[in-house]
Amino acid sequence: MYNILVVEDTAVVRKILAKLIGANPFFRCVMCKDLATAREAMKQDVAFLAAVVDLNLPDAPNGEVVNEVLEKGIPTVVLTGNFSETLRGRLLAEGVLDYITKDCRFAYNQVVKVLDRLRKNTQTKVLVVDDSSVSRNIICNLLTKAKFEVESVNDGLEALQKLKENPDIKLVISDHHMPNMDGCELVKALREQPCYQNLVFIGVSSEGDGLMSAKFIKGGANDFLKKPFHHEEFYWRVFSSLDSMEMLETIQLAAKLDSLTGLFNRGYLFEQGEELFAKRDSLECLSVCMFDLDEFKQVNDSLGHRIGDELIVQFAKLLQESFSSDVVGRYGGEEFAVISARPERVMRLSIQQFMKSVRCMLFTEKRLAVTCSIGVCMSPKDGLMAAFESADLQLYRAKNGGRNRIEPFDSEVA
Ligand SMILES: Nc1nc2c(ncn2[C@@H]2O[C@H](COP(=O)(O)OP(=O)(O)OP(=O)(O)O)[C@@H](O)[C@H]2O)c(=O)[nH]1
Repeated sequence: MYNILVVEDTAVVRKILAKLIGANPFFRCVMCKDLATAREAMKQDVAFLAAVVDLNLPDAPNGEVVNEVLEKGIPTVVLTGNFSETLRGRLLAEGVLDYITKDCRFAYNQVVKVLDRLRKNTQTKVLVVDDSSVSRNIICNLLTKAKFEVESVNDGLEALQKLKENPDIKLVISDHHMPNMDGCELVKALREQPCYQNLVFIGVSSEGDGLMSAKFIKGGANDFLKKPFHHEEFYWRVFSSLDSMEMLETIQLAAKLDSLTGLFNRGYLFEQGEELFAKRDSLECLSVCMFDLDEFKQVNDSLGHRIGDELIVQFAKLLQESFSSDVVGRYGGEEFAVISARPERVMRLSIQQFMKSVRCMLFTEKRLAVTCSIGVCMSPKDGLMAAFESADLQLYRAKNGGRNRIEPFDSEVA
């Protein structure tokens, strides 16, 4: 939970902010109506992610609150009815993160957007690449103030090493002119590797005649900044590049998942399966299992598709929990698949345990007792597709054998 300090004397504005900021499950608002209450709040043992402050308070009519909040190292967003270009410039230069005027309802959404960006920044690692310690420190300080986790190195070669050691770095901000490997060479080297396709890369250089920015962007950079830059421009270029990448990642993830159950969809299941099969020489074992709910059509026909959907979702959840270390996906309809690299004996026990859980559980709000049939292919000799065909054949045998069976295990026992 992140605490947000709100200093605002108008009750209705406080109410709007409490509602909008409070709608974010990660935020808790600490509301203050004047500077005196804000001072009290800052004296408490509470860490604030950020502050949203009004400039005109009953006991501080000239924006005195800003310096007091900034002095405590709290990122500050000014929300004011007073639009003055000079004041805006002065406050931004003093280190205010954003200056938003209450001139329309979107202003409040903008406040929430900035706060959420700061929250995400706390979990975002950034690498600054620059051989000039002055320039490196300026960029690192700006990033630290915006709550990023910051690493820094001197040149492109060091950057490659640092990225290898820290695969969780999401953003690189790199100068161009550096010894060993320059910024443009660095971005090109990174984009040649599939694992760095989603890394956000922003080039910076004092050479900003257009050719340099083109060189960076053509090499694969997401954006370019000419030095010296205003810190507001810096922040918003960084924030908007990260926002775009997060949006792309959300779309990429959605393309891999089944929208009803959240399990891998069929396409991604095969992709993950092929990756496991490609490593089969180094794996102790491989198995493919198919799971199919029995007489599922009857559930739809008698209780409706909503209950049918609920059953599929709950069955998928149980499957995911039971095979949490394996690749689990929805094969289609009421059919699911698990691809595992666990030892045969362990996997066999897991499948049998899962079957017991299904038999014990009552599904959906209708408390339905259901069964499923399972087809297993252990240690396949050929590729993934052949393994799926073999598991499917076993599933067919389980259905023909009366359903509620695991094949070939149940035939082996008999
Ligand atoms: N509610 C719901 N139904 C689905 C979904 N996908 C497929 N179905 C239905 O699932 C039913 C599958 O029926 P069948 O293939 O006859 O299988 P079954 O009734 O389970 O019979 P057996 O597999 O032989 O035990 C069909 O009626 C499909 O319309 C879904 O996402 N939601």
